[in-house]
Amino acid sequence: MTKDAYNIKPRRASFRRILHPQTGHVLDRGIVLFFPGPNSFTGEDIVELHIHGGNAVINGILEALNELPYFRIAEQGEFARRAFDNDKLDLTELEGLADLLNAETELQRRLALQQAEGGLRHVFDHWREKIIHSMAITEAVIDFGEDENIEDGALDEVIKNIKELRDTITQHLDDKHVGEIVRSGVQVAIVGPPNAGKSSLLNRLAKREAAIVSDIPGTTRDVVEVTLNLGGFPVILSDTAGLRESDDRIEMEGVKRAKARVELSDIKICLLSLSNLNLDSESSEQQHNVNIDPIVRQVIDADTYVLLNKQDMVPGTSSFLALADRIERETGARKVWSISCKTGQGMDVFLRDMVQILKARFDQSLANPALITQARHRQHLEQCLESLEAFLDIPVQDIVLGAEELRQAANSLGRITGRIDVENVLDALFGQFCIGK
Ligand SMILES: Nc1nc2c(ncn2[C@@H]2O[C@H](COP(=O)(O)OP(=O)(O)OP(=O)(O)O)[C@@H](O)[C@H]2O)c(=O)[nH]1
Ligand SMILES: [K+]
Ligand SMILES: [Mg+2]
Repeated sequence: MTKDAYNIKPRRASFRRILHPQTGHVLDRGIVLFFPGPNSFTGEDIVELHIHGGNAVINGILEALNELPYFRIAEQGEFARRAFDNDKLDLTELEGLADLLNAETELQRRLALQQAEGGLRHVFDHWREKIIHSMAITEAVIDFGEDENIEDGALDEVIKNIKELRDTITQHLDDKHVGEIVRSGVQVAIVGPPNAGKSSLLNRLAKREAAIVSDIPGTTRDVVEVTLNLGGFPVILSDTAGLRESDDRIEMEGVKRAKARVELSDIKICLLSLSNLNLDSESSEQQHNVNIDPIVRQVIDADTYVLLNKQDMVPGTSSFLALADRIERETGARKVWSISCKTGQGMDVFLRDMVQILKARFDQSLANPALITQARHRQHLEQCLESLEAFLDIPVQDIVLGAEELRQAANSLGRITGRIDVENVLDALFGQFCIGK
């Protein structure tokens, strides 16, 4: 019997008994959905059975389906693969779908969904069409010269359009890598002198004992990473070895790794211990510098946030405020907080400010619906831009070379979306000029 006999309407949920085709046994009662191609996920006819989740029901139904000719279990990712082959999804949408399955935070989900729904595809396809259009005109000029079939100044128009596109793509690439950072997590590194409480801070934020804490300076050697969700932002927080000169080869290797991690990170947090800073009134006079070891001072710059830890060990806050002010002035650090990893003092304010800092840095760019999320996109876009620049540098008499650059530019975009098809050029060409006369 065909599906019509069961009165299953396309895209409508039908509640049915599900029977074994040979034995006629009732296997389950569930929802049957039919999506006729091409308006389905893969573009092919698709039937979905929504059944109860027990092993016996699932196995029974799989066994029954197995009786059908041509039936087999799908391979991993096969539906997405078919959707791609049937042009239902492009490469960026597939990537978005994969990211959606892996999204850990609200922002990652938003970004992935945007991409899965064609945010990037629309933009890149649109740019590629523009290039192909320009290429078609250029090729027509090459083949036929600027005769009566081709508008006067057609090439000037091409140059104008390519210049515009070059500017648009340049702007698009100037995104501070926000999409890539949010997709893979914001790298935040904790650095500072030994025993400042760096590992204690990491553990407190991670809410588990991820790193070893002890009163022995030089405890941490390897970089210890945890992932956090800070106000929807995925953060990869790293604890590092305390910075100091030492004769211990292993400790110095740790210091080297700490410095390398700081270089890589998007946000630096330098943790200092209030119990080691000269808080008393004599030494806090202006002529003395705050006693921060030069090896630590080196890593503090205008992008560094300073945390003064062990606030529980110093009385009052007035001396702290003056100190924070001096550290900001002396080191150029961006902002200074005081906290206690032991009592949790000051932690709320610090975390609230951190979320604001992340927002200030990323929120605006995240509003862009076509944010680049992978190095692959960036690489091809940069190549595309190079080809457009090359086209614009080529003198008009070398138009044949120019056309080749446009072809390269279109291919670079095609590589992002996974559809390099130069035959399109011919279609565009025939569509626009009456060459066939
Ligand atoms: N009183 C007090 N002690 C703290 C605080 N934070 C950390 N400590 C103590 O300071 C000592 C060093 O802490 P760690 O977290 O191991 O310091 P670290 O910066 O990771 O040290 P290294 O890995 O050796 O560089 C430990 O004995 C902690 O218990 C704090 O806020 N107040
Ligand atoms: K320690
Ligand atoms: Mg440590």
